[in-house]
Amino acid sequence: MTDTTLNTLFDELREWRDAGWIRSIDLAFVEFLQQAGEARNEVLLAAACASHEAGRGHTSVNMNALQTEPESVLNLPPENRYSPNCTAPGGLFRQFGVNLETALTQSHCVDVEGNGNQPLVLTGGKLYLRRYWQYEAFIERDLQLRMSDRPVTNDDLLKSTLAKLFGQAGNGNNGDINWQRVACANTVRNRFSVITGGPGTGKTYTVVRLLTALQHQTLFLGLPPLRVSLAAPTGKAAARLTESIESELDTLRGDAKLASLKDALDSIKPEGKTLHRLLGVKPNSRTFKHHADNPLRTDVVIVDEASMIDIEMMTALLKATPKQARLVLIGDKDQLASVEAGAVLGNLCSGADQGYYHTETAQWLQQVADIADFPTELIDDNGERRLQHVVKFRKSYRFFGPIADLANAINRQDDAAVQQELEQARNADDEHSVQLYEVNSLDAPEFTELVRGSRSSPRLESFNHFDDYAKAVLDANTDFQILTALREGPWGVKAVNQKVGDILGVNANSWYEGRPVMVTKNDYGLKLNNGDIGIALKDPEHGHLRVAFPDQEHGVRWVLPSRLTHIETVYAMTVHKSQGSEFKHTVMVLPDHDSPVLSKELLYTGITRAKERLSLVGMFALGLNSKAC
Ligand SMILES: Nc1ncnc2c1ncn2[C@@H]1O[C@H](COP(=O)(O)OP(=O)(O)OP(=O)(O)O)[C@@H](O)[C@H]1O
Repeated sequence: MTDTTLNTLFDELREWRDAGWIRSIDLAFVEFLQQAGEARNEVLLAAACASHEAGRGHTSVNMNALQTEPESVLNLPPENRYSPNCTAPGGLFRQFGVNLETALTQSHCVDVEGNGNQPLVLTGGKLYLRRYWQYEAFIERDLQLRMSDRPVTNDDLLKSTLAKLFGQAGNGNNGDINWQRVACANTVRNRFSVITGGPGTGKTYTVVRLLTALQHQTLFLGLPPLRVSLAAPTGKAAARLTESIESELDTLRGDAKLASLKDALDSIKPEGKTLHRLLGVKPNSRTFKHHADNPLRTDVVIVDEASMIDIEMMTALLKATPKQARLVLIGDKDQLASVEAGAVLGNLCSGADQGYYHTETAQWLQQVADIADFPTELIDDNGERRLQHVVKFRKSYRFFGPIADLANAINRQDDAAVQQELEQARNADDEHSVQLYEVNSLDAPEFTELVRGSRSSPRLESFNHFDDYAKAVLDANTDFQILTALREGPWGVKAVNQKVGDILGVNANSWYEGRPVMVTKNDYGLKLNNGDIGIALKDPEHGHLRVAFPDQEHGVRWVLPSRLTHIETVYAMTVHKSQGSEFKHTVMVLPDHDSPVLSKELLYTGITRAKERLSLVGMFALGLNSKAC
């Protein structure tokens, strides 16, 4: 390998950086390796790819796939960033013509045993940045420990509590298994568990019953109530969790049949926090107040919307959660993973559709959850231990009809069913909950009409207090939301916000009354979280603009625009940013070309944000079809 080719590689990587293919940090990492004495092009390029992948949410990169199909593995060139100055990665790897894995094992920058301190780790054919490998290894060890022993439970008491809470026996009237009851039993039995299910499958409904069953076990022994920590990755999701639990608790407390569980029900305090707040984030730092040496003082930690937890946050959560506590993750495994690295929930639930329960697990669940017949197709004595801790909900109580059918068809990658749903929507009247706007540009009058016709706002004169009006405006803002698959380009979030601003006759990037904004970075001083949405309003009494944000305690909190440094106008947001939220009418803008970004998880997540109505805008058929194939 000559210096000339090494220079050429760095020239090439600089071109990649300038064209936005890789980040400056990816290039800096490779320069660091070179300064540390690594001179082989193939090792340096593989390192650049591992760093680039970490930036795209992947903790490692598979060496075989990198050599055989680098463009699709790396998504290079990225969306709308073709550059005549850049050679695609396949071209570079072909030039080197060596086996990557062999080259990496010979590098002093690569650790193949996992017990050194090199910046890269190669294991199982995958190349990791050491930090991510350490997180993965820690999570694996920690969970194995949590799964290796169980809290003491009174199975007879649990069985009778579940019978009271769920009424019907484990197999419902139509023979369906009551998976909610099964999940409660399994979660009481274990120190670590996962409950996964799509929209409206009753995850929150189950949390309240689970807490009741747990508290009843404890109070029955004459012990003080368990200390419970409820959390979610975003402020919005935490607020939604609190509200749903409060309302479900009211129902249960008012149910005369549950009088014997009154003490357990009364001991539940629904107070959801963001994970950052629960762990005690230290401003401008990656560390938390609570960690292995100062764990949370809690007996049960329940985290909702767990699909948004990245590998670094999961590590922090496990470090802060006492080993004796119960840790329960709840979420929809089919949703997009976090934008940060690591699909924690997806990986934990991999295989959950097929169960893989051991006979012992199935027999215990059958007995305690009172199931007549545990489905034999879900039993496999060779199933992984982690799957004994996972329960998947298989029935929705709220999410039906064309929106759900389309989401499920995409999730199953069933092209024929996707086509059928699209065809039905194409031929349906205005009442159909899925509407198609097949336009080849957002300049199309149909898009203008959709935007103008769907935005409504409460009338100020209907309210006695300005705060009540502001609260109503904030609530109405969730009635209609545009989502985009992409950030850049004519179908990306920036262009759509600009376009909606034009349609409404405002400059979307300036301050004006009615401007909806999303916070893009946590601001601990202002107590605002990344993803919080506010609206600029002018109180006639003060006469100046202030931004109203929802507030759990006071309904509304006011912030001056000048204090908001990290915000974006949010007529449209990316599907990634929409996770954990639902909107009555969701508009999904899809590009006119297929893109690796249009994964089935992204389409499923976007579509399942729609509570009552879904409008698909763009030349979406192409994108939807190719994902469903
Ligand atoms: N077993 C059940 N019997 C009757 N109603 C139920 C049952 N399970 C859930 N529901 C109802 O279905 C609706 C959706 O339940 P819930 O909000 O708990 O679902 P979820 O999985 O948390 O939904 P999402 O993920 O969309 O927030 C609620 O109105 C709830 O009361």
